[in-house]
Amino acid sequence: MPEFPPMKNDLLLRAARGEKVERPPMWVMRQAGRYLPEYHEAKGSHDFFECCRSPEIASTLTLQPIDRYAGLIDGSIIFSDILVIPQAMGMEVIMVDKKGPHFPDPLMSPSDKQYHEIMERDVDVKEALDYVYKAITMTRQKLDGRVPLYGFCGAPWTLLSYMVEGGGTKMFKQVKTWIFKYPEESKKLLQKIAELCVEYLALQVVAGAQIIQVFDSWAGELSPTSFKEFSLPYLNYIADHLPNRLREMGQEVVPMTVFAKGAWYALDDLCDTAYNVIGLDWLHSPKEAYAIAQKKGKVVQGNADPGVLYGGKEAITAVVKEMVEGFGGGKQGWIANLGHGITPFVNPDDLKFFFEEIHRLSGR
Ligand SMILES: Cc1c2[nH]c(c1CCC(=O)O)Cc1[nH]c(c(CCC(=O)O)c1C)Cc1[nH]c(c(CCC(=O)O)c1C)Cc1[nH]c(c(C)c1CCC(=O)O)C2
Repeated sequence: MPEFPPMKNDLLLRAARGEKVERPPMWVMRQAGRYLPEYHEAKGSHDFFECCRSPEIASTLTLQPIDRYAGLIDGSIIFSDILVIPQAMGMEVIMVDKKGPHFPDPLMSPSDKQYHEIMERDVDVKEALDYVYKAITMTRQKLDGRVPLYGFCGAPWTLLSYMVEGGGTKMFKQVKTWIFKYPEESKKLLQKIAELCVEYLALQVVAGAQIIQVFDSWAGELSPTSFKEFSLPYLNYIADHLPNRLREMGQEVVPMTVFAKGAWYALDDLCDTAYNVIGLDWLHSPKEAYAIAQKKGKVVQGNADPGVLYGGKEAITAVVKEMVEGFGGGKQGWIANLGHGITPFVNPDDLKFFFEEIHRLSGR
């Protein structure tokens, strides 16, 4: 097992465990990305997945926001993608410039040969995703204890959606056909993905990830009833099995975060899971969500509308104020973040101002 430099800032890890902290830790989802000029420079003409597969490039990109916002930012997240799991399962995924991910050969129906091949294939996430573990270990070394490093994966529901839709969608025609017409076959595949997620996350921790996050970006496409049937059981499977898997591997159990975007109706249920941190999007009122999470002993993470970063200083100050007040002042139970990933064309200085306002208004 790799050895790492001692932590100089573990604020995020303490907050994630529910401890009282001197100020709220902060980071933002997709903080290594297209809004940063240095991202385009380092990425150059490399293809997106080529960057993910190169530990050198992936760690360089991961560190860019840490260097730029040094002294403000408290967490890093490994540069990778949720779609590396479908790739490990044998599916081809390409990133189309300005369009997003594309599967040339998506899963059509459970009666297809491809479904059976996928269900029967012994997927070795250790070997197939070795490049991610190498990137994590290299990044942990380069971070030199400045901030903790998140590992992550996509939630089974969100990954199933991509695998059958073949990319982004507004209609969700294929995946709705799957869950409503073929619920049993869908559940078998969701379960298979959940098992791969546990192993993948555990190996990320072995490689040096200090906290993990499960992204259920498309949770909000499900009704409350369908969420309970097609997403929650698999989110639970991950949170219930990862700690044991880590113990089996002789690892310390790390804090776990779930981010089910759009599933505001499920906050109570999510607070009843084994996740330590519940990610919130901007559909939640900070005050109301915080009250529910506090009652159940959970930490929350979020939740400013990323679009506020287009709105200038006054808008940023207002949203930060609402968060600091709503999330109990910021000394316990809150990790400051946006309610989803930062979007292209945001001015990096406006993100800096967002961070500075969190410092200022939470009493630092
Ligand atoms: C749904 C999803 C994906 N990937 C991810 C999710 C879950 C989070 C979310 O809901 O936003 C997760 C992800 N993707 C990326 C990260 C990197 C780490 C970080 O947060 O800084 C993380 C955590 C890099 C990326 N992943 C992607 C980029 C942009 C690639 C580029 O054009 O250079 C980055 C930096 C591409 C990607 N990857 C994906 C999409 C839909 C897209 C295209 C949309 C877009 O361009 O924003 C799938």
